[in-house]
Amino acid sequence: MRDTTHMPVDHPAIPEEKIGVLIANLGTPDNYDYWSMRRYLGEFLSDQRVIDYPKWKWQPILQGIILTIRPFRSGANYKSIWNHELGESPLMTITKAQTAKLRDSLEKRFGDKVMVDFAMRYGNPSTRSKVAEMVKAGCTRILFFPLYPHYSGPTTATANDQFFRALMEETWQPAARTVPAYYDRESYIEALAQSVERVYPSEGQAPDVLVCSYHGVPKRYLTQGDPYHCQCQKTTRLLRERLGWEKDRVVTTFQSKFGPEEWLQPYTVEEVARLAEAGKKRIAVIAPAFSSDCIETLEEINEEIQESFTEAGGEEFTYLPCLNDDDAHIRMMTEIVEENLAGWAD
Ligand SMILES: C=CC1=C(C)c2cc3[nH]c(cc4nc(cc5[nH]c(cc1n2)c(C)c5CCC(=O)O)C(CCC(=O)O)=C4C)c(C)c3C=C
Ligand SMILES: [Fe+2]
Ligand SMILES: [Fe+2]
Repeated sequence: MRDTTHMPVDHPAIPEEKIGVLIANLGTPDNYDYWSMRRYLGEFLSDQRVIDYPKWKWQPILQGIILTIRPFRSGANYKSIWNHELGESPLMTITKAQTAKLRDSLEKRFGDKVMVDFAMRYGNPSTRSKVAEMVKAGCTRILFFPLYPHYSGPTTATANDQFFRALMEETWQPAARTVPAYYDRESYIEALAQSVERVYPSEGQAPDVLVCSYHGVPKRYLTQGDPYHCQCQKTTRLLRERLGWEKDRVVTTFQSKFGPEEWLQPYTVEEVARLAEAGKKRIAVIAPAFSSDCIETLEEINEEIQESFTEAGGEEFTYLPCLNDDDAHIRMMTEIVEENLAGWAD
């Protein structure tokens, strides 16, 4: 409780002190029309944490060629997965559901002392607007939680950068913490394993191969020191060990290659074709780096990658949905928040 006895009449109103928990995800276009797509892709692909070419070299290519063509192609892909009922993309619908469930879960423990919301790195709602709202509502401490299990420059680091930029604008800056990557946390691996076991309750029913398909990054980022590649490999190993499946039954691949550079390999789209040609006719694909289903899982995996598998002779392709708002995922998020609020909220 604040001491307000000294306050002169024109003193600004000071709300009750709170702790903010701000979930951060990548962001998504407001709509799938050309200009909405161009705005979203323009902001995303201008970020030097995502594409690190010098601005003088990259911006003419981006503004002149890529943003003229790609918004049409990506817009059509978004249209095919759009949540027309709510007028938003699946990533948005799922992020809202995750936030609402996390809020309920944290309310049970902390009451209204904790304020829970989400922000996006690109597009809306912006990180800056949500930090400003939290500060205005009385948050003197903010826990910023990038919802990416694996650390990477193009995801975790740029989300944090944007959070720190938002803090630069506040007169009364809150104390701040950021949540680290959780790719090897037991409750995360458990949530993934349960999502596999819901479809394949025993190894006898399991597919020939479980493909763990992670979003790719340029291979150069790995050689420059980004730990993403190693963290992905470890998630696959821990998931396989938890499931108790044979070594060659669970593989790691990387998807969503962009541009002419080499990205992390093997590429999912090629690997599923190789598997089919090698006689692995029943496969399942899981995408552990995505905390919610989005264009890259619903469209790319379930359409493009599935097509590559069946065209190469594959027979049964099962896509296992992301953790989304599964109870086990919300439990994991609650556990991570509680741990990172130590000393703040107890
Ligand atoms: C061009 C470089 C890109 C890098 C590097 C990259 C890394 C990266 N991305 C995610 C998670 C997501 N990416 C999503 C969409 C998406 N990603 C790129 C490009 C790079 N990503 C583009 C151009 C797009 C837009 C879609 C398209 O035009 O094809 C999404 C989905 C957003 C949605 O609205 O559904 C997610 C999530 C990770 C985890 C990652 C590196 C670790
Ligand atoms: Fe991406
Ligand atoms: Fe590695």
